[in-house]
Amino acid sequence: MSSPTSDVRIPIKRALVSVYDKAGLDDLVHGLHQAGVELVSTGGSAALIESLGLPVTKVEDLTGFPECLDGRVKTLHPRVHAGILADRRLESHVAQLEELGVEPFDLVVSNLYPFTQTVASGAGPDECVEQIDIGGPSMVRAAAKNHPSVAIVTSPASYDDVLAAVAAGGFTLAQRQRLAAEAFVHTATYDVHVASWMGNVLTDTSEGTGFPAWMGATWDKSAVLRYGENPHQGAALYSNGFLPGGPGLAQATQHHGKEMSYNNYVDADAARRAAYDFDDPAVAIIKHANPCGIAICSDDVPDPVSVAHRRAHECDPVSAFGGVIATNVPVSLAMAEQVAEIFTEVIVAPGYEDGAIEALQAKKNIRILECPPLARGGGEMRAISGGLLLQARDVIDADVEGGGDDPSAWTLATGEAASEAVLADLAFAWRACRAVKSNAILLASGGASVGVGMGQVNRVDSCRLAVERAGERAAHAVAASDAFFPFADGPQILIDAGVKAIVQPGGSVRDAEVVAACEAAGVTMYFTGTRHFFH
Ligand SMILES: NC(=O)c1ncn([C@@H]2O[C@H](COP(=O)(O)O)[C@@H](O)[C@H]2O)c1NC=O
Repeated sequence: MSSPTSDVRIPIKRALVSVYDKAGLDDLVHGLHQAGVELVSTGGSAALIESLGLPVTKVEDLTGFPECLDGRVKTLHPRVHAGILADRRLESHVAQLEELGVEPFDLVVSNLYPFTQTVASGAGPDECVEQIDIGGPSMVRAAAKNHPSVAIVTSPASYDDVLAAVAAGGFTLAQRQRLAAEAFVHTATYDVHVASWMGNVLTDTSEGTGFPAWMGATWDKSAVLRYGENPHQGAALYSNGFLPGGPGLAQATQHHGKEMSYNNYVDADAARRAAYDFDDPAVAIIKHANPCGIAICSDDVPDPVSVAHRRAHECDPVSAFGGVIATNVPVSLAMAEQVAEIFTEVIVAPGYEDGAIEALQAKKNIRILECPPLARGGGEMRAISGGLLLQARDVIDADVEGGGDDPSAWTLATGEAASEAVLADLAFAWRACRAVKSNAILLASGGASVGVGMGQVNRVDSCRLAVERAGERAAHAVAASDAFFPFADGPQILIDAGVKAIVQPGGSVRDAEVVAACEAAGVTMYFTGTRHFFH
């Protein structure tokens, strides 16, 4: 068998057209007809071609067999598939086609039934199953396999290229290889969607665990980034083709600023995770995936998001320099003016009020991103060598075991029951410390963090860090710890700094010592019963 070189063109004389998405089809078939290409086509596609007054051979006239079973069988016929699959580099294949009276196709144009859209519309099982295309993928895969002889086109976006190729004497081998690769992505993506629906919706392969027996994903490259975590590491952004929860950060619209970097994405993701944890307007400022300020402000206050931003920034202005900011509500003009005063790498929000983008643009390099809200719940994945870990996201709503962030479900371990205002601060701190990595200690006052200890391999160092960052503010603050205190030394640091109330899961074998330290100091301590590690 002779291997054609990559620039050898195969003229396009005969095309098979069978498309569900008929966008751009009229221009394509007009162009093909004008170039003398013979058109063979299936039911609806053939009807459209005929309606344009162009000659077309119906597939059923080619096969001598009617399209039947409501379209389940149209192109599944040797006259079609032999015409697509004959490897015309082989004399034996060419001879067999002649013997069988089959004419080969040079071009197949096909795209598939809208299975994903049908599922998304909430259609019932039978309707979804009916949209599982069988003949289309068979043709597409056949043509893609036989790319040395046939060109396969699955996207209307390629129709201009088809007409250009026809005029140039056909596609080159290199072009056909590229089209074949796209075609296999088209059918593979389709099958991932079908298999996922079959295993998760039509039947539960998780056997009640919530973790299916198989998971498929499709990732489309959306950008090659300047570099990865460090300049010597290459990196790219891939967009998830599934998006069951709607578009996310990878699909954000960038209104302004330098190209997003790998670290910008990591931090912006952490910032969104923190900001969307609250019902009130919230602002999170992140550095190296950890918060250097989180604050909320009630809707009763004018321009709450600018208040929340000011207070989040005040937590640790030194660290907030070069930070990444996320909000869970649109950025107001006043907030934008505040941010424009501070060196900020990225701001990401669900929207921007009038004038806010313009005010932010005062800083040439700030990356301004707009992105739909982040849903709570769902799952999160982490790659490990040889596999990945999948877990349910850490939610804290009042109905989770242990009462989540509802203080009325907490246990008062010692001290006086906290006032409503102190309880509100404890609930805020408890929720906010979940955005802090590794031995989280978060001091809060008035709905804002005032000192955060993170990234330590023991809890006592996190207490020191949080207290040091809070300074004098510790004396008016409450504290939250994401996991129990194994010894009384950590709480003692908080107590010595003047913290008046502490919330933590409890459950240490030395709880009694921890409680005794608080009791001796007259500090209130609540146990929640739930832990919120975040690594
Ligand atoms: N069953 C078959 O033989 C078959 N052959 C082609 N199709 C699909 O029918 C659609 C085009 O149909 P029409 O030209 O009738 O609008 C395409 O999406 C194509 O993928 C088929 N349909 C589904 O399996």
